[in-house]
Amino acid sequence: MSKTGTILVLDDDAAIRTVVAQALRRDGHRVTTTASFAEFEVQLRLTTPDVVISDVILPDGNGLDRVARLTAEHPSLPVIMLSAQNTLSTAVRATEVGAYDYLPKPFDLDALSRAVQGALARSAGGPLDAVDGDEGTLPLIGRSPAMQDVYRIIARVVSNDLTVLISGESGTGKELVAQAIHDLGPRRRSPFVALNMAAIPRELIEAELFGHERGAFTGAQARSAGRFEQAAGGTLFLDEIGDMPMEAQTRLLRVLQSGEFTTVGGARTIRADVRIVAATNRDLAGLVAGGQFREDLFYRLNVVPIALPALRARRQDIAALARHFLDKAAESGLPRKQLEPQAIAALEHYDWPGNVRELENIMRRMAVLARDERIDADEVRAMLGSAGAVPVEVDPGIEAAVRGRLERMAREEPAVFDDGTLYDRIIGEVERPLIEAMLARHGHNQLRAARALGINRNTLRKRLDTLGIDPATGRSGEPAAG
Ligand SMILES: Nc1ncnc2c1ncn2[C@@H]1O[C@H](COP(=O)(O)OP(=O)(O)OP(=O)(O)O)[C@@H](O)[C@H]1O
Repeated sequence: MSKTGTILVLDDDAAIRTVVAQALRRDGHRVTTTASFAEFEVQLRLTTPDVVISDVILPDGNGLDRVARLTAEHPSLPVIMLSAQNTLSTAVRATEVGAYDYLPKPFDLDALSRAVQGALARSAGGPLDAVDGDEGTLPLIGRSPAMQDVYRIIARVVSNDLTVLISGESGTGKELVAQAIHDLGPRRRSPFVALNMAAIPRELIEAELFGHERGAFTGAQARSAGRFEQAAGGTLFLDEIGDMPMEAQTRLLRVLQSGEFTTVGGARTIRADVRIVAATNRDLAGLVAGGQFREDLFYRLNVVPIALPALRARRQDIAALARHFLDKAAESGLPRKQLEPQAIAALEHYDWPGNVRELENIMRRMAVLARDERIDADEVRAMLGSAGAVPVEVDPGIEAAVRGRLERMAREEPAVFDDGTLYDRIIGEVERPLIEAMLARHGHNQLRAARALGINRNTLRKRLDTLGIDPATGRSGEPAAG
């Protein structure tokens, strides 16, 4: 049977108060709603709530500050925060000030109901210690629902030492998430040490991880500390864990079980004081099924799984990420560039097989290569190559016309199929009426016609020249040679 209790709700949005109160009353709770801090303070003296639900931004103050005071005064009172500012920073700040849970708006009523159940059942847990840095310094960009799920998990794990396994395609930000978990938690003053299993020879992995004694193997001329020792007190990030050889897996498992390790060729045991965050872009469960990864190690690592979505599964984040990377480029001394709305649309159309890393590289190249301060869609498409082109649905009328034209050519001018001009001829035949129509529509203003076509003005000028279209009249003369 689920527990019921007294819930005090603080939100300035009347609709949210009503919906939340109705849902919680349906669950059998007693609910009081308030719209401001002033009201909330009064209610707090009248009722002793079992759970508080509070919005972050309120007309008479910041909910996070108030919650910080509330949890200091009543450490065992669970507070659930609601926020429309769906950044990692808000999720972390909410946890930091001692909030029991954090729900990004819009939220699901079932999720709220579960959070209230959890809050009622909870045993008191202390808040995190303070974190340096503010919103601007947090590294993860993107407010898509998929990333908010990620932020909520991060916020929950920063204060403990649970092992985290981050999965996601290459370039989705796995290392950045590992670094954020380290930077926001109590180990942040100790080192963050990364080791990529795919980047070092297999036979050296154990010595790299655990260190080795002098003479442990050919070439080991001096004692060397391994990554476990280097990361003491901090976080050890094991990247591409799926590429770890079997023997090293067995050794790692023993360390995770016993909390101790021995160096290669050494007899001494050393306590392993590290938080482990592992990452993989391979299907680790599949590797387990195929016998290439130890099942027991998989379960040891997969205590808190974080699945990072591919960039194409969170296209809402592309604009913010692109602007962020242009800002970063400008800060590093490259020319400052801005994206036209159509350019952003073109970025959003693309599938980003290389994920955020690919977007970062493209934006850096744009900062270096784009001609003007404002980047247009044409430049974006040119940079992305044909893969970045707008998906084309062929109109059956056009398809039939092109086929018919090819059949006529085959009958009447068969030489065209051998002289290497076919592509330009057919494209020109489609392009000419298109450009002429756009020029006419825009009163022969080339800039506006170019914009409507989604091409650069200089490109349009070149095409007019090549196709022999008179820009003033929009009519064709003789095509220019070449
Ligand atoms: N949400 C994000 N906000 C800002 N920058 C990001 C974000 N995600 C990724 N990046 C940037 O994209 C690049 C690739 O990220 P990262 O190296 O963390 O990916 P990865 O998943 O670990 O890649 P791989 O699997 O190839 O090692 C980095 O420069 C990182 O700073």
